[in-house]
Amino acid sequence: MGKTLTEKILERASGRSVSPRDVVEVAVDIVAFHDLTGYHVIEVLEKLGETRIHNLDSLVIAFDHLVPPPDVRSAEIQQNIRLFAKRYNIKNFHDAGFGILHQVLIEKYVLPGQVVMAADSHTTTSGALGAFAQGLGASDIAAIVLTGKTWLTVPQPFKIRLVGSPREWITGKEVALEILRVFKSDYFNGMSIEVFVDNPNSFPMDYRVTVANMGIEMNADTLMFIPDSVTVDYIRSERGFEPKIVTPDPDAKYVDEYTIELDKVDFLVSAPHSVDNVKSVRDVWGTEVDYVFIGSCTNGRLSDFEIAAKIMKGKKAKTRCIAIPASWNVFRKALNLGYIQTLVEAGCIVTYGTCGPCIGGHFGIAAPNEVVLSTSNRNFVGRMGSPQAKIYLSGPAIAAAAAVSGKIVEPGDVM
Ligand SMILES: CC(C)[C@H](C(=O)O)[C@@H](O)C(=O)O
Ligand code: SF4
Repeated sequence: MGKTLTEKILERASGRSVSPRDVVEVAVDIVAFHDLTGYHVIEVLEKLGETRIHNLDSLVIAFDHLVPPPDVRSAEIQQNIRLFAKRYNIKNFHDAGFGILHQVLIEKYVLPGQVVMAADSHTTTSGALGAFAQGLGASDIAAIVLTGKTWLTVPQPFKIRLVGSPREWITGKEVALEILRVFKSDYFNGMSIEVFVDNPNSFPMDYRVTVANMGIEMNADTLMFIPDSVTVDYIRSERGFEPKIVTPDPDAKYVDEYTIELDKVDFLVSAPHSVDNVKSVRDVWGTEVDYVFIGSCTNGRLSDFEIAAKIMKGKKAKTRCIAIPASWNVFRKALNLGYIQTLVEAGCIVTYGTCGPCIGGHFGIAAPNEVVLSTSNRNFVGRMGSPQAKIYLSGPAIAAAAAVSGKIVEPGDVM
């Protein structure tokens, strides 16, 4: 019988044949952590008294949650990890300002068919490249740093097919929200979602990264796009070489499948206070917004800033607006293409490479009773600051339209 992508990757990584629900030990190709969880990873390593790292080349560290450090404690956490990286001569260490870990992994490290484990739930992001990627707790990650291995339960594979092409301004975020609208946020527990794109060019890499990022909001163990020409082109253009790709067999068996017709996907938002409280923009049309955030590992890529700049060009923001490209690489490209200038002239505060407001850490905390429109992935009570704030989640077009109109509207309403 044919094999799914999940089975192919986990068979290679475990060196045995696997079936859904098997518990297997797998070799991990990339293990990673950031500043906030890295602190705990290092604490566990120190408690164990271990000094040997299994494979220095496979370990990636990037600072993002506490960038730039908002207080002495955060500065100290980063200082500790910096010393750790120096002590072990960790070459894949990215200090403040390089980018959000998941973006850095996509840009520089992950390859199709790999097993990627990082101390952050949005590690599923790397599934955009066809890698089996999962978030784990800090102690599990510490164990991988030492042994190069972990154990997991083989998830049940679920197939999603994307057919046709999305309408103008409809991106990966609307597709992720469409999946959450239909299945809610607990359906995919214990499953790996494998996404097949019928016409690769209809769904560019940036869109795939957003959908994979939100795999964890669907409660999936992992969400992988079947590698295709878009995957190969992306790695060639970012890293200058052509990767080998792994794909499922044509007769692979899935527990179920679901098809999304991209041209029918609507403008959607997650209304307060859960990601699967998905509504059509028409149903919340005119809701007044105080603060717009464009960024995060969900929607901090070049196409997000291209869309925001196209919509905001020549206009002034009517809300507070904070815009944060997910990495230095994205920021630099957006700068060269004039998107940053457009956003700055519209009155946005722009910086790069930090989680900042996404997690209510710093750099733009929501006040009580404020209405926030964010392109990030979580809107539970208190996520971005005050527990009395109301957070809507959307794609970049709805966010930019809200920034220039002060309301939740469709992009066509402000063009
Ligand atoms: C702080 C970190 C552990 C957390 C995660 O795991 O996702 C954060 O990145 C988030 O988005 O809530
Ligand atoms: S940008 Fe937000 S969702 Fe992504 S890793 Fe940072 S805090 Fe988590």
